[in-house]
Amino acid sequence: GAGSVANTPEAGDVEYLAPVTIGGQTVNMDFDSGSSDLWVFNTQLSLNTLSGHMAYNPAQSSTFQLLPGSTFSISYGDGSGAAGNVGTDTVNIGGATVTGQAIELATDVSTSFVTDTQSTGLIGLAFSKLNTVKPVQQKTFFDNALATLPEPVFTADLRHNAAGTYEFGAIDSTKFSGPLAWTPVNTTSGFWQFTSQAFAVGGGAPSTSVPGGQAIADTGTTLMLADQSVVDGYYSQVQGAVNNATVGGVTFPCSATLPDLQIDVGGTMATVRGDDINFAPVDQTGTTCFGGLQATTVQPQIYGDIFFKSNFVAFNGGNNSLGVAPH
Ligand SMILES: CC1CCN(C(=N)N)CC1
Ligand SMILES: CC1CCN(C(=N)N)CC1
Repeated sequence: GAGSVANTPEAGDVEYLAPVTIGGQTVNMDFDSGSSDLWVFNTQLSLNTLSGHMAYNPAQSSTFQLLPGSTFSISYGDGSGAAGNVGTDTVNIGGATVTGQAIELATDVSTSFVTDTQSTGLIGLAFSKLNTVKPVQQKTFFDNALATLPEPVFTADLRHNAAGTYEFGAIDSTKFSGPLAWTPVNTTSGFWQFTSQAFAVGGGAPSTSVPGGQAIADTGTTLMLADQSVVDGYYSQVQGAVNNATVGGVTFPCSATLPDLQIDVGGTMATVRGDDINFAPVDQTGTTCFGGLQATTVQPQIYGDIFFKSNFVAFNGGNNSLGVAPH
């Protein structure tokens, strides 16, 4: 059946965690539509590494089975990563259940995961072709669930500093306004990738020639990383916006009024609210603020949580499409 869980932003909306029950043990995990491994903090890790974390204990699960000889190793865009061995267990997310799900048991995790004590690991929701388990690649939870879900979908409802929802198997139309705008997904990269080749600022004239013109929908990235042409076009309309090499991106006075950004999603313009683009102060006095829209020099563009805070997104694994609507 369908499954629905509340998600909760960490401080500053840095990442969004939701409960996952593995072999009867419920832990909070980071749902990441930009990767395809389900890995957890577990009792193999040292007590120092585990300090402050929840952990999965396979020995306490009557349904755990080791996958002998299987290993995983994953590194993320920010240089963080994890590696370890692999087993299977039953995974239940708000009622949506998969038996025999690959559970990747970290024996090594990078520092940023150790210090992020609220997160017990990641649940990857991109395409299984990106899964890192060897010698036999494993499937994501969503891939395994597809055949038994009422509808072959999961949805992301992320909010600024407030609880939202991840749902599997149904689209709750009370969570967004107007019709969902659907766009085909190109699965070649293994990401939820779509065409995005235009933008407009504050309702102004659209620019329709964004280089590369591709983007991915990525719940596991905090910000919205767009082509330099989008970033320059947007912040040219923000008084006092500067590229601040010291902090590593565009900043502006926290008092600035930020225009909305309209951005192309497969031919439909989606809106990212200006106040969602004011991400966080960089100083104690709250004078200078860091932009939620920043530049990426690589393709595809990465539309992360900043985009999701203004847009409800449905991921359709039945026909490989994305549905987007304001919320
Ligand atoms: C393309 C990159 C986007 C950020 N990542 C992620 N959410 N796991 C890594 C891949
Ligand atoms: C995909 C992302 C998840 C969160 N990350 C982290 N805690 N270091 C970065 C990678």
